[in-house]
Amino acid sequence: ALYGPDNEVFITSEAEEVLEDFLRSHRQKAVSAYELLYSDGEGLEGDGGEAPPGRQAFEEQYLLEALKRETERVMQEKGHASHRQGDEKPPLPDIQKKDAPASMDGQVEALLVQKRQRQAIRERVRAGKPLEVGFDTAVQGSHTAVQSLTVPCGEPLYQQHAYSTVPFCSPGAGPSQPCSRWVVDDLTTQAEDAEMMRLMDSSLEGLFHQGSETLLVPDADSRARLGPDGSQLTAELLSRARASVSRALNVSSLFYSGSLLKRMDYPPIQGEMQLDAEHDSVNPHVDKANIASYDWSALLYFNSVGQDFDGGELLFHDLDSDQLVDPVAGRLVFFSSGLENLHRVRPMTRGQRYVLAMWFTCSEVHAHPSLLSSTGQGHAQTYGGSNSKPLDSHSDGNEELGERKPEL
Ligand SMILES: O=C(O)CCC(=O)C(=O)O
Ligand SMILES: [Fe+2]
Repeated sequence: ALYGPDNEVFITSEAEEVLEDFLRSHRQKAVSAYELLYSDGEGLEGDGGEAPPGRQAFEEQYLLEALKRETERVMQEKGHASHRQGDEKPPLPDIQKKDAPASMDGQVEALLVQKRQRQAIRERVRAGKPLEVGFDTAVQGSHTAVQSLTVPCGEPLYQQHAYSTVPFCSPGAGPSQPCSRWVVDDLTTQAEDAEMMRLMDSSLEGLFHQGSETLLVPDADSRARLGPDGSQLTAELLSRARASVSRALNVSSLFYSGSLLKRMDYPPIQGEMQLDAEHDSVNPHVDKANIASYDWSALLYFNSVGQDFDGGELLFHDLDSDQLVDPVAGRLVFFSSGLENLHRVRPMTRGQRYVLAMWFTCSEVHAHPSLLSSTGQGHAQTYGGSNSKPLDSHSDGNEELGERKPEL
């Protein structure tokens, strides 16, 4: 036991044991965290140019942080106010996103994911790679068959903390569900495309722009903007897209995880509603690196490259080549959300580009509660309602302040 200045028992031997156990197990965790993050000899930027922090300093900081958290937890449990100083710098950069776990293990995992994404960008995004045109160009009304391409899965991004795979549905979960890219043409009619573009123009009116992008999350909070007919059409298209993805993948339970109505303008709209004229809306990224529960990403286009706008193609960055997919009115493009599908939008050079972006998850507990659908596996109606708070970064600020940029 430890004794205080007046020989009183300061820490009982029992408490001492608890403390020692805590330190022992967290020292172990600090060692694994360091291994996980830095065993490749690169800092978190993953560019080989930045050295990892010193092992001992990292481990000490990790342990200190763990102790502080535990103390905080116990104090709060006993009803004491927070002791934590607001300006303390945590040893791990804070990641606050939908599905980002608060635990230290979870944050380590999230940091590793960001590092993997940066490394993939460095490996695969470079000038002079051969460009392949993926998928045949459809002629609207031709009812082209579903086209698909299996791609080797990237290394799994989340091992345990943020999100784990769901058999048969998650990309790469068993041989039954390969990682892949798909194109389904003619999902919409020309009348629906025209109506969606009209609807987007009116409902995006008065929202902020970020570079060429103007965004609206079609969830319960945006019903007023979209109006009853607009909400209904959007819900119908969300549901049709989800049905199409489910059918193609042969998966019966696929849940909405997020969605965005997005218009891109070239040149970007200027004026007081422009938040960031320099905003880069075409940066390469991995959807799942940003939101862990995204398993499948889908894009439904309402107008066509080469006719209504130039540039703005969807581009997948593979190791030795890039694959180009043309946005075509009525075309649904979907793909597994992991590292195998690093992608971007090519810079636009003319016109306006309209798309409904959607993300699906295989996990019911990660389902988005408030997308417009009333047919979503029973959960949308149950959770919906004006006080159900959107869960993810895609869902903030539809109203007066306009849309915030999603972290994609
Ligand atoms: O607009 C597109 O075609 C792709 C957008 C995208 O990649 C995203 O929002 O994650
Ligand atoms: Fe994306």
